[in-house]
Amino acid sequence: MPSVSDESFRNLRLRHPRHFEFESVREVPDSHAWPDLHDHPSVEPSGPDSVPVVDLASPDAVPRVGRACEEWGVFQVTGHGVPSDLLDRLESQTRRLFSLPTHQKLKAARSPGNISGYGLAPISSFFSKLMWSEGFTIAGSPLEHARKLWRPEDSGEFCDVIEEYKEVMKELAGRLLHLMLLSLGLTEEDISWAGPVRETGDLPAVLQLNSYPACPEPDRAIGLAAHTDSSLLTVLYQSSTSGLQVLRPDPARWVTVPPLPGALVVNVGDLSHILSNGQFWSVLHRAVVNRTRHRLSAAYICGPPAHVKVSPVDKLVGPSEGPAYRAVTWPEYLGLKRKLFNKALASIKISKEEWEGRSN
Ligand SMILES: C=C1C[C@]23C[C@@]1(O)CC[C@H]2[C@@]12CCC[C@@](C)(C(=O)O1)[C@H]2[C@@H]3C(=O)O
Ligand SMILES: O=C(O)CCC(=O)C(=O)O
Ligand SMILES: [Fe+2]
Repeated sequence: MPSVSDESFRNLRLRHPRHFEFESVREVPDSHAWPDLHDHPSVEPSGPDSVPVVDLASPDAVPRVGRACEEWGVFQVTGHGVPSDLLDRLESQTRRLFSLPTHQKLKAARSPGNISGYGLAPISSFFSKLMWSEGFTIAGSPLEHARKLWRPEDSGEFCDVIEEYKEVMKELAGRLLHLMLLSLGLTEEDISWAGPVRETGDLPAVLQLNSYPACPEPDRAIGLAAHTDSSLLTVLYQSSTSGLQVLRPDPARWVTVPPLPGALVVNVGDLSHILSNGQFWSVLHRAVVNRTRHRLSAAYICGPPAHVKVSPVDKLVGPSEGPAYRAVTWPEYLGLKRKLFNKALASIKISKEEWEGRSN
């Protein structure tokens, strides 16, 4: 994919309006037409091309989670205990948010240097073409955003649902992380910050709401370009329209992750890849768009407490091989991602020669 410098991105922004009315166009304009979308074939899920589904209530949840994280870097969970009416209310409030007129949504636009707010996906700055989507990032309380969008009497329901969803996700993300660590044969003593986090249930997180309007020429546009998540793990709710695809190797192909009623998708993030010394795989994924259906998703992106240095756990590092990655905090890693995008992980890789040089 073409990548652009800050300067040419500023020019791009000047050439193309920052926000455009997706619903009003009959064809994909040049600003949103991506040249290399069909570098690999897209395949529908079937047989070995089906993303694993793990029932968290089953007795073999730990090995299944472990296998999915190693072999796929993504899985769907059922038996998670998240009430289906909460998922319905989240979807309907997300729909209500994105249905607001553009000028209204822009009142809560993400300002430069900020994580939170309405706008293009932060990774947009790496591409010369625009994506067929809008996003809303909520870090912290939803109230500061809601009061820019609605009158006080109209914002309560949005805030209540987001707060409730974040509480439930915090608990689920903690549980999933615990299962992932157990599957690696780790206990809380092996990771100094994991014990306190389990007690307080306090994994910091960001909630990313995504909207992918119907697109008249879905083969020419992309909803969200291929990326890995800069998290420990991401729990994704997707509405009933499919769009999420993950890259599988040998031969390279994009496999669809179908929306299963009541299931949630879990992506292994880059920080779990680091922590597991590369045993878990942070999956490259993207969102494609649909000709007739508007799609929504909500990604609960969680990482370790800000001060924690994440590094390969000693127990997982073979005596002769050394750690494969340098230690980073979550904020440091997000900074690398903002600068280097999909090369962030490679930028902290320790080569074998470097390790041998250091240990001699
Ligand atoms: C904490 C973060 C992860 C994220 C960048 C962000 O600062 C807030 C939004 C996140 C998101 C969601 C859509 C895809 C993604 C790559 C992006 O552009 O913004 C992720 C970022 C990430 O995981 O690196
Ligand atoms: O909408 C989707 O299916 C993917 C969203 C995603 O990858 C993200 O928000 O990081
Ligand atoms: Fe993602």
